[in-house]
Amino acid sequence: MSEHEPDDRDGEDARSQETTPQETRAGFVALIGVPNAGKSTLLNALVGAKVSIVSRKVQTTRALVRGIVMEGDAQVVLVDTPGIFAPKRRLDRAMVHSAWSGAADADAVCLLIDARKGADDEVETILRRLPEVKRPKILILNKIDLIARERLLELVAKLNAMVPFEDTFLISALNGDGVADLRKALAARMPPGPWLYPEDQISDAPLRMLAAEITREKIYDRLHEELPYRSTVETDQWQVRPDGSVRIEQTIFVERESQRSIVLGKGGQTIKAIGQAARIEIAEVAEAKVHLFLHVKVRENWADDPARYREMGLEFPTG
Ligand SMILES: Nc1nc2c(ncn2[C@@H]2O[C@H](COP(=O)(O)OP(=O)(O)OP(=O)(O)O)[C@@H](O)[C@H]2O)c(=O)[nH]1
Repeated sequence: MSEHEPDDRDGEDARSQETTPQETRAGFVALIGVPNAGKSTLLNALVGAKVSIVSRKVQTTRALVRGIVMEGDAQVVLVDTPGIFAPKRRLDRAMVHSAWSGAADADAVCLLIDARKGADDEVETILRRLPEVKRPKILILNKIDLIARERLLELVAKLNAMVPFEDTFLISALNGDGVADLRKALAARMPPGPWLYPEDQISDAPLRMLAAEITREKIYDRLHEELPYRSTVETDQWQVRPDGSVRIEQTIFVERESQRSIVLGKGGQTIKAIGQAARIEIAEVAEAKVHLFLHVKVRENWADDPARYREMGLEFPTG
């Protein structure tokens, strides 16, 4: 275990101008935490802008991209694995398994804990299952501004005795203490590879992905028996018009022509219903009038095509 004390250095804009694709690194970090641990606050502090715009209540995805951090040559995609703890509703319970497998695919798994609360029952539920995830695990104790140092160190020792964390960070997401160090450490853990998102798309990436997720959810609502996990949705275009409305183009990828017919439905009825339901919900999160255009394309083995992961944001590469 190594410990990282917060320091006063702020995260200077380390974006390199000379970055070439060969030098870049990119990967996923799963952020786990019970409600109120400070996940949203930390996401915003790490990303440096307000990007965790919405917290979706419906949990139909394995992992939801919540923010993208640029640090030097590295791109860190922060994902949330909803429903990972204390599932209450039936739907939540069904999601727990896949939420854990989402964490299992990440390059690092961060457990965020409210240091003031320590290891309460909810946290213990997570700690018990965490060893199942065979990925590097990082402990982040948040809200250190609210707790005496002695108690903090006791807690660090206790938690590390329960789970072998590779790293422990002590932070205050609210005032920024320790956040720059955490950001650098996460960036350093990313494997070499091209960025998953083009730099100029980062600002609206969460919205684009959320919109894709919404459409995917509407497909799932209607067609889950016919198309179990056999489709993905990408947002190809997100264009804000002068009147403030947004023109969105999305492509639904399926694997076979027969699936395309199912998604379209008789006389295009199914896709129309999917589009209407998705448009209403996307307009709510985008806080704008939305014009939604859906295309259905057959692409065999889309699940093996790395380019698809970029816009998916919904599921990790399954290798
Ligand atoms: N004092 C202090 N308060 C914090 C810190 N981080 C977060 N908070 C507060 O804790 C509360 C919960 O923070 P959120 O970021 O909304 O927590 P969350 O984990 O995203 O919660 P959910 O959205 O329910 O999952 C808010 O009132 C934050 O202002 C911190 O470092 N110090």
